[in-house]
Amino acid sequence: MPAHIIDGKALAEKLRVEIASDVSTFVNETGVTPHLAAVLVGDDPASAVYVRNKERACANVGIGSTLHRLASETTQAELLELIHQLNADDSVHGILVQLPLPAQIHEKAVLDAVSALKDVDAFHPENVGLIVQGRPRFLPCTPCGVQQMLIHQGVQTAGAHAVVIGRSEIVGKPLVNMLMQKGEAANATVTVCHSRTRDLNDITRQADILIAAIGLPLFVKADMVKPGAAVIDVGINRLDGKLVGDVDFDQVREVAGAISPVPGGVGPMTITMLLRNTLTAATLLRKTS
Ligand SMILES: NC(=O)C1=CN([C@@H]2O[C@H](COP(=O)(O)OP(=O)(O)OC[C@H]3O[C@@H](n4cnc5c(N)ncnc54)[C@H](OP(=O)(O)O)[C@@H]3O)[C@@H](O)[C@H]2O)C=CC1
Ligand SMILES: Nc1nc(=O)c2c([nH]1)NC[C@@H]1CN(c3ccc(C(=O)N[C@@H](CCC(=O)O)C(=O)O)cc3)C=[N+]21
Ligand SMILES: [Mg+2]
Repeated sequence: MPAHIIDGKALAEKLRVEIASDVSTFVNETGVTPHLAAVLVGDDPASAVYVRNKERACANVGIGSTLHRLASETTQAELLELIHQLNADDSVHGILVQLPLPAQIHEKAVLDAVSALKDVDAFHPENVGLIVQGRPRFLPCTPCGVQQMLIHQGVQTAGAHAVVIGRSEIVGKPLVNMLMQKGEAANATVTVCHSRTRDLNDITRQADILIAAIGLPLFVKADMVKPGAAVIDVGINRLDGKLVGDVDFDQVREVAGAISPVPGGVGPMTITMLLRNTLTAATLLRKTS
């Protein structure tokens, strides 16, 4: 029997109705419209998709947004100058710097410069520390979106073996941390795999929950998946002009118990969590000002 398809798009839409209502309550109570500033340097294809979709998503739930589009030759000093301006701007509640940044820019230096209270991606060391300690301020957008999909699909994470392929600061590392915490959509036994992992297939075949965040189109094949496993595909790749994930959907769906598609899976959930975090940031800034 082919796998159940986990419809991230439908779940994202449903959650956005609640967020729109919370935004409207916030605006009525405070007279302030939550506002997200996004910074895009250069032209990464996955970032382009993200930018396009999130601008529209913000508008649909009543969140303001501004996109700062900078040339790929932008210097680190120029980028830092913009971040400082956004930090100081009281009308901006959330700041998102699109990754990857061009090679001449030191990513950590830029991400550290974003005010921890406006850090809707949860990249700031203080926010990462809070996540690791199990008391998050902002929930990392993609990992949290993945957790929501597991909850919605009724996938038991407690005691399950979750295998994450990828250890990036944006997806793999925070997700691994969240899955091992106590609490909902967590309590899993977690294995982290990466490019130096030996015998990858032997490990992935043990996964009750397999999450691919690699950035290689159609990398996960049917023989890497345990029959009945839940497979979550985080990848956003362009292949022959089409958007595809890190999982070979057509063959893995014949083996898995449940699988998320690309497009229509994790991507829309990431945006939904970003909307939620922007509202959280607006709420926090009012409390601290
Ligand atoms: N849907 C969404 O909302 C989002 C999607 N994405 C997409 O997810 C994918 C991953 O993104 P991101 O985490 O930023 O990517 P990175 O390139 O930062 O990290 C990729 C990870 O995969 C590992 N890896 C690479 N090759 C292999 C291999 N052959 N076997 C095992 N592991 C391997 C790397 O290992 P090592 O550490 O050793 O290099 C690394 O840890 C991309 O397609 C990206 O576009 C990203 C963010 C959000
Ligand atoms: N600081 C930072 N934070 C990020 O979260 C971040 C980033 N940088 N850089 C780029 C990646 C990629 N990413 C996507 C999010 C949603 C879709 C998305 O909406 N996907 C739709 C696309 C639908 C379509 O337009 O075809 C889907 O998968 O259904 C895609 C990609 C976030 N990223
Ligand atoms: Mg770089």
